[in-house]
Amino acid sequence: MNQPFIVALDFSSKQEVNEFLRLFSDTPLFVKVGMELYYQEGPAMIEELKAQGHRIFLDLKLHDIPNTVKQAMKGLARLGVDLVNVHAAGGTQMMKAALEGLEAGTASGVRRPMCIAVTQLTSTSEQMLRAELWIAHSMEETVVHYASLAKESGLDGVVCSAKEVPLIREHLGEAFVTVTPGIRFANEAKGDQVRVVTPAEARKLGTNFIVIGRSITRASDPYAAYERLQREWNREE
Ligand SMILES: O=C(O)c1cc(=O)[nH]c(=O)n1[C@@H]1O[C@H](COP(=O)(O)O)[C@@H](O)[C@H]1O
Repeated sequence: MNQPFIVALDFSSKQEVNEFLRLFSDTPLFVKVGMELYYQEGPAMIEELKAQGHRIFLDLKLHDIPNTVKQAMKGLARLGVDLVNVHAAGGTQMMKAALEGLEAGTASGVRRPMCIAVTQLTSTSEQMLRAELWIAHSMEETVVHYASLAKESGLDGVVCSAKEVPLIREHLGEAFVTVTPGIRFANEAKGDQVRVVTPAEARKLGTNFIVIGRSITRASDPYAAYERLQREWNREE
């Protein structure tokens, strides 16, 4: 997985997805299918994207009792996607069950999908963490703690803000994968995101993968926006 950009296909129909991908002349991308698209188009969308050669992050953020997550993951593994996720807040038993389900659902001789855990959503602020969610630790401490639980459970990595990547590296090592949404070009509106960085900052902070949605999908010229992303990522400082 050496492609560092994951494009969030946050559309509500297959038709919109195909119109968007056509702008890329059907070049294989690393795409993310989240709740908005999957709940409308279901497994057939995954089949279609796979047939077009795209790598797929199926982002359904599972968070339930261990047995339910295990059985759900068994089904998701059969779709043959590359990456899936859970909420670390579900705890270690749930995360271990997720892996068991993935292993049970993966055909023999095939590598199971990578599984990562959301530490704290990039839309959560330090203030919200304490005042609303009643988590009496800083954002950084909370993210590192949740990431440690994910690692202890055998997961491959985490979703966090790129701001937290250096700490994750320090505490959990270089091999633990970091997938970081909350990416905006300089001077772009944050919208509902809070812990935001630019593509160049994300690279400097050492993330493995960035997830980018609206900055590309809602741009007036999505292909030009993707080229800008590649330029900014590759620019030597
Ligand atoms: O798991 C995710 O992908 C995710 C976790 C998180 O903490 N924050 C976050 O924004 N995401 C997803 O990343 C994408 C970000 O989209 P944009 O804000 O449009 O770039 C959305 O599809 C979110 O569902």
